[in-house]
Amino acid sequence: MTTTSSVPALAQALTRSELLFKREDLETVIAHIGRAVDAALDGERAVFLTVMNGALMFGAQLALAIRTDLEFDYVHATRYRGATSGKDLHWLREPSVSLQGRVVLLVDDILDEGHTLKAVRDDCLRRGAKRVLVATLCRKLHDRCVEGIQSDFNGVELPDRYVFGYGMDYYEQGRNLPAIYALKE
Ligand SMILES: O=P(O)(O)OC[C@H]1O[C@H](OP(=O)(O)OP(=O)(O)O)[C@H](O)[C@@H]1O
Ligand code: HPA
Repeated sequence: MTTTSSVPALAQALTRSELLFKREDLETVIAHIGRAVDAALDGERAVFLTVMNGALMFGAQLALAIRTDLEFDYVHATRYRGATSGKDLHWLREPSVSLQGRVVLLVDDILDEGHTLKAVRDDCLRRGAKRVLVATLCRKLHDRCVEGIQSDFNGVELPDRYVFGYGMDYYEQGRNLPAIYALKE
């Protein structure tokens, strides 16, 4: 196995990790979110705004689970930049579709401390979105989440440990693991 730098190895991390949710469980949960989003949209064509990179896998599966037609766009905002703790938010790509008067479904892999989704949600509102709904695959259970942001639709709840897989990275590795793992320490 080759890695490009001296970052901690994924294989090593997996030996000290616990499998929390496997693919089948997550697919079931995502299907339920799809139904709930359809009910909330009530036929309105929303902008499905994926927060790259982490939401890539969840976003694709959620989109396929939603029956209402959607318009797609993405943003790339990163706070962790491959590390295991977050810093300032960096915008790498802003939305290109006009959000004026639109319902936006903001899609991300994880709500952790909430800085990323709060900033992206506020940006959507500044751009004129009339309503922003937030869908996350998972959220972490702790009391460090910033005020004023929550998921309208969430798949699973996680312990307060570093997690990876299903879009989430361990030093930019492991995003395409078909399950969610948590480091044991
Ligand atoms: O709630 P927060 O504490 O803000 O953390 C959640 C954000 O962190 C991750 O993104 P990251 O910055 O790692 O970029 P990535 O999506 O490219 O992995 C994740 O995809 C969320 O967007
Ligand atoms: O625990 C995490 N794992 C991966 N990405 C993240 N972004 C915020 N928290 C996490």
